[in-house]
Amino acid sequence: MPRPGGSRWVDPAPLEIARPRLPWWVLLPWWLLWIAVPVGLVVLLVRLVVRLLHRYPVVVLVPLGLLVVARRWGCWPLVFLLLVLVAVLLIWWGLHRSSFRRWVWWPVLSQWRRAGVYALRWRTTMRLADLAKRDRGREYRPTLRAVRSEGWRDRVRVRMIPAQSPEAWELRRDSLAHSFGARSCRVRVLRPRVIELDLIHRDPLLWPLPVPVLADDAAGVDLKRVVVGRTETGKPWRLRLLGSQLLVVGVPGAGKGSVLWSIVWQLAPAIRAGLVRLVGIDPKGGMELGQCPDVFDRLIFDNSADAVELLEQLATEVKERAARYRGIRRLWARDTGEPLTVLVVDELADVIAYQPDRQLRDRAARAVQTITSQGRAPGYVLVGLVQDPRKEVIGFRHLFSTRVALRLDEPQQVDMVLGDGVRQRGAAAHEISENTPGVAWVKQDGQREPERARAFHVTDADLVTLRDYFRAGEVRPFPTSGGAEGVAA
Ligand SMILES: Nc1ncnc2c1ncn2[C@@H]1O[C@H](COP(=O)(O)OP(=O)(O)OP(=O)(O)O)[C@@H](O)[C@H]1O
Repeated sequence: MPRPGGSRWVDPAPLEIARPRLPWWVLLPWWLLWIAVPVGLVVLLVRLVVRLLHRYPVVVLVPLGLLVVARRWGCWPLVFLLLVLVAVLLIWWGLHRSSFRRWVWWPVLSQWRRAGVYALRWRTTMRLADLAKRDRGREYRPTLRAVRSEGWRDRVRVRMIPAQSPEAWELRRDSLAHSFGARSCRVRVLRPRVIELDLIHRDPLLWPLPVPVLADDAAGVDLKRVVVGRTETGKPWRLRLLGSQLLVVGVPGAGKGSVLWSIVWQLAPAIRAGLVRLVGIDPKGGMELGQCPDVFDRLIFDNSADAVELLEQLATEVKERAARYRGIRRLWARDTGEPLTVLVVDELADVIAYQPDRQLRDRAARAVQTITSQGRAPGYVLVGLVQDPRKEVIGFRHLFSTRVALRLDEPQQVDMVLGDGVRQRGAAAHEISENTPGVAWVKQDGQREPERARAFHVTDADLVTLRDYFRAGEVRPFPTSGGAEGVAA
């Protein structure tokens, strides 16, 4: 209606209330509703049963089975069956605990934790942690998928909501751990939109690992998979030596020595057989490598000109061997008739960064760079141990294809050692406890996920055994014919 004094329009029905919105199914004919409602109910029921069976098979099927037995055959057969079941489980537990845990205990625990912890607290936690979102009256909530408990950790698979990134979860790792009653939480990306939360309840690497029995036969030494300890999942911790360069970083007392001596321990038969040559530089006056000098072909106990000359000599050998292999082979193998050379430098920074003589420092850095960048194919491996991972100390960390981060002081140091983004995937080397020396986060090139592991504890008594092992058997020259058979290279 036009206003008396102007041309503007007013709302024709200012007091009109919002029309009620009827659900769409109200408009359906009644006979269709009579058919659709029972069908819908049956579908819902079937879905519920399938879901229950899928998520809680043991919890649903075992009581159901027992109920059927009780109803069909009465009480005594049920008691008998229960006794047999308990006896079988006890015998299984006694005879083979690992398979019992895997096939009985973990599935039961998984279903228990799913129902009692995750399903129960999921909705509230997602809302309060701001991981669920509301848009136009609809709530988008991350979906709780499979839950697998392995005793020390629960693996909780999650489907994220649209427009959510794994970083949003990484930022809330602590709050998720507290909400679900775990000690810590790690986030792993499985595929687009699907992540897995590792909710850790206890540390499986709490106890030191004794070294295995010293092998006698070089045939068992696999240079691509040297076992130096155990990972937190219970598998052997294997380090690739052939075709790799290894950087081990950790604060004083973090257990760098145990990683080093675990490698030497496992290589011992191959060193004694002449298939591997060990060369060492220990600028700390031999405090570390001097504990078992017999394993080394050459050993220098300072960062003087001698150490630099040794590095330069090895760099020259690398170039010379690479020139000989050119066009013939791409990677060292035992049939070359030359040993794989493993150069161990304890406190690498003393040689290439803290050396006061600038000329020596530059020469050492150049030689080390040549060995790390070109030594892979001709069979030269550098095992560098470092306390301080700052950039000015090791400007060429990227040349090390395997990086081991033992206990570190700061989160930034973890990024420096393992590379960007690895800490966000859970590799919290700065959170490793002082009480667990030898525990490390390991990142190998080509392997997306970092691994947490603990090296063998090589005690002083073990080093005496190692010395005796070498004194008893003279180190032989490289076997050019059949003697090296079986050593995996
Ligand atoms: N894998 C291990 N398991 C149990 N204890 C270990 C392990 N590794 C080292 N230790 C213990 O931790 C202590 C420090 O170890 P180690 O000397 O190897 O550390 P480090 O990092 O080499 O120190 P530094 O830089 O001062 O030489 C030692 O008492 C050792 O017995």
